Order: sequence, then structure tokens, then C-alpha cells
Amino acid sequence: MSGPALVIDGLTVEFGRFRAVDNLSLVVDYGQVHALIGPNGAGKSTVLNVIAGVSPAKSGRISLGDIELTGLTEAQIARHGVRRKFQKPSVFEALTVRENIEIGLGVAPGRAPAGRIEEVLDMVDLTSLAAASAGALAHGQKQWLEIGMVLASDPKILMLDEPVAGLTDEERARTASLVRALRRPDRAIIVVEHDMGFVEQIADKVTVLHEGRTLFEGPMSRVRADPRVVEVYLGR
Ligand SMILES: Nc1ncnc2c1ncn2[C@@H]1O[C@H](COP(=O)(O)OP(=O)(O)OP(=O)(O)O)[C@@H](O)[C@H]1O
Repeated sequence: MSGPALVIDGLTVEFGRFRAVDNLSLVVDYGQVHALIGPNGAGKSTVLNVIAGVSPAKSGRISLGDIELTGLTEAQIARHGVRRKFQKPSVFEALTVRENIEIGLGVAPGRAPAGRIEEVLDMVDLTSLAAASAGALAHGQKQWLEIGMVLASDPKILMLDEPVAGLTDEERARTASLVRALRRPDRAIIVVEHDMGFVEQIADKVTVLHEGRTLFEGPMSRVRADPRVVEVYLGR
């Protein structure tokens, strides 16, 4: 599969009289890591919230292939394979790493398809910690576990909100290779992140948002050279 995964067309989101997203159109392609960047308040998290069905759109459409997501509930959108990892890890600390992945799979205990939990543990490099309590993990390991929980359901659209906030340099580097390794022709990955070094390592395409609109779109090398982006975001 290649080509458009998620198509956002003329999306407007308002909170009271404040317009957080303003007639935004954006296409996220399969097989790519697409980063959303921009200053605080640009509307990045709001876009993720609307895709996930958490916030309503005032107008516009979001579609996944021929499925229109706007108007569906959060649970329906998740069942269509659109999954999100929040910024703060929310793993079940009293359970083991393995049990957390099992929860991510959405099956009753002991009902996971043979080998699937091991496969996911391997993807997020937590095989050696499978029996450890999730509460005992380092912050970075909790982030990877939560990525694993989201990954377990084999999402078509994987959204990561600030996946390296609060991580060490080494953890950031490992997260970058993890995210790169998650690219597949039948999956699109959307990442919201302020760490530009990280974005440079992972993103195939970058959209810069400013005041709810697209300021620039292209590869990171061109984004860095754009005077408007430097003025409103990178140069500050
Ligand atoms: N539930 C809400 N009610 C009112 N205003 C909101 C709500 N959610 C977001 N906003 C406002 O919408 C604007 C966009 O917020 P959003 O969180 O999407 O920005 P962001 O680009 O993700 O910023 P950051 O990088 O700081 O996370 C901000 O001005 C914010 O205060």
C-alpha cells in the first residue's frame, strides 16, 4: 500500500470564539513518518485530538481511505486502526511489561495469538524485561512500552505525541531508531515533537503549523532553510 493514508480537508476547530485550527488541509501518506511541528499553541495536539475523535471539528473532513472519521466516536476511530500514544506514559505500573502488551492487544489474559506478544516485545526492544514490573522501568522504557501497547493492535495510523520529551540523549537516539523501524507500507506515523534533532532523524516529511494553519511543508532540510519558519519557530 502507498499513497494517502489520512486526508484532512478544510479542518476548522474552535474553542468558544478561539479558532485553534483554521481551514487546515493535510495529507499523510502510507509508508512515511510525518512530523507536525510549530510553536506552542500552533494547534498540533488539537489536530491529533480531532483525528482521534476526542475533540469535535467545527467544519472539514478527515478520511482514512473511504472511511470518513469525522463524526465517529473515539472507540470507532480506534477500531479503524487509528491509534495514539499520549505524551505522558500511562502504562499499568502494577503489571508486568508482558501483561501491558497483552492489554494493548485487547484480548483476555492468555488469549493472545501465539508469538504476538513476543513479536511486539522484540519490536520495542523490551524482550529481556518482559517479566519486570512496568512500574520499575526507566522513563524511556515506559515510553517504549506504551508505543508497544499501541503497536500491539497493528495500527494503520500511529500518532505519537512528543515521544522524546524528558528522555536522555541515549534514549532519544534509541527512540529515533525504533520509530524508523516502525515504518511500513501499510502504516502512516504522525509525530508531534519539539526536538528538532529528533525530527530530523525520523521524519520523511514535516508540516510546520502556525496559528492553526500550514506555514510550510517539506523535508526537514528545506524547513530549516525557510525564513518564515525560522522567524516564527526555529530562530527563537
Ligand atoms: N480544550 C481547550 N479549550 C480551550 N482552548 C484550547 C483547548 N485545547 C487547546 N486550546 C487552545 O488551542 C490552541 C492550540 O493548542 P494545542 O494544544 O493544539 O497547541 P500545540 O501546537 O499542541 O502546542 P504545544 O506545542 O504547546 O503542545 C492553544 O491556544 C490552546 O490554548
